[in-house]
Amino acid sequence: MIKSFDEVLEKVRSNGIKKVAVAVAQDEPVLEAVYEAKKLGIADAVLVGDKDKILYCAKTLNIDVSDFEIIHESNNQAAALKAVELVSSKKADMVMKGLVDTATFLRAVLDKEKGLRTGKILSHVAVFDVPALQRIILVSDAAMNIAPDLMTKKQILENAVQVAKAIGIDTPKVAVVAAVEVVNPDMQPTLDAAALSKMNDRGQIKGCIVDGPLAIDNALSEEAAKHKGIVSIVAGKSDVILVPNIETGNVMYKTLTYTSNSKNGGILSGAAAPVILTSRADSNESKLYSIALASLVAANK
Ligand SMILES: CCCC(=O)SCCNC(=O)CCNC(=O)[C@H](O)C(C)(C)COP(=O)(O)OP(=O)(O)OC[C@H]1O[C@@H](n2cnc3c(N)ncnc32)[C@H](O)[C@@H]1OP(=O)(O)O
Repeated sequence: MIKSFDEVLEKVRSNGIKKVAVAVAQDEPVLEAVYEAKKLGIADAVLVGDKDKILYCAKTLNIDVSDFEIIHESNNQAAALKAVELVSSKKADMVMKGLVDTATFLRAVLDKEKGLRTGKILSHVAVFDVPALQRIILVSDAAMNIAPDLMTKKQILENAVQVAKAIGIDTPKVAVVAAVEVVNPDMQPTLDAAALSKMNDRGQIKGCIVDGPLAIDNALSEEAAKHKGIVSIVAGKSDVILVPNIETGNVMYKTLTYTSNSKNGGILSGAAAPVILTSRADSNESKLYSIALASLVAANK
């Protein structure tokens, strides 16, 4: 089982070089990440975006991008679609979000003709290496599905489990979180959590152990679970945190990013090819880890 992002970087070096199509590449952290990925022998890149701005960013960073193919497209929507199309037409292996808002990027990924649909739900999986927890946790969905219903949550859960398995967690423990750890009919997330847990008991969700509802304290801390008298294999040992909606996931993602000294990467799961999706404000390091994560998951499909 992989215990840190440094191990992810090490492992994917043997997977061979993948070509990343970057959507709206005029962004310093993105350029630094793809430059570093190339240096490490993980990935090459096609930079789609405003060529003058891309070259200006590269000059500011003092990095040489002359080895990368640049496709000039100054319109963000068109650049996102072009980058996605490079992947769906197999001219690149994975697509990465650059300096473009998430909804525009995701609409290109979902494009009926040129996109990366599979007929399944696509969802975002964030992987955090949190020093205080001394383990890797996955958080889903912080970025794509806004207010998933029960069956969408089931697919989001299964997508996250697939990523967990790719990083070597054979039977991931999934905590379906809510505001409380008891079923309250006035709180829909607690009802969905209980249903997902029972679906797992009855074999409708396989390959993982699901428990919920759990509040985030007892999902993450054994001590908190013990204190509240919760007896559960998942409590305090969760690998995957399934959040009830995008607000919860996004707040958790950004709180962990800015306060926990953690390392993180983010990708979409369920698409026809790897999709690298981080926040525009995330560091170049996080973008590099996301490229490595995408490569690892692709190799395990
Ligand atoms: C974590 C760090 C990064 C961030 O901080 S991200 C910030 C927050 N995220 C966002 O702002 C994006 C949130 N999501 C959205 O805006 C929207 O759901 C999204 C993905 C753009 C799609 O919205 P719309 O374009 O309005 O489309 P829609 O809901 O009417 O659906 C259009 C077609 O796409 C399909 N679709 C939508 N979401 C899907 C999914 N998750 N998996 C698979 N298919 C999906 C949907 O079924 C529909 O298909 P069809 O056209 O009926 O065949």
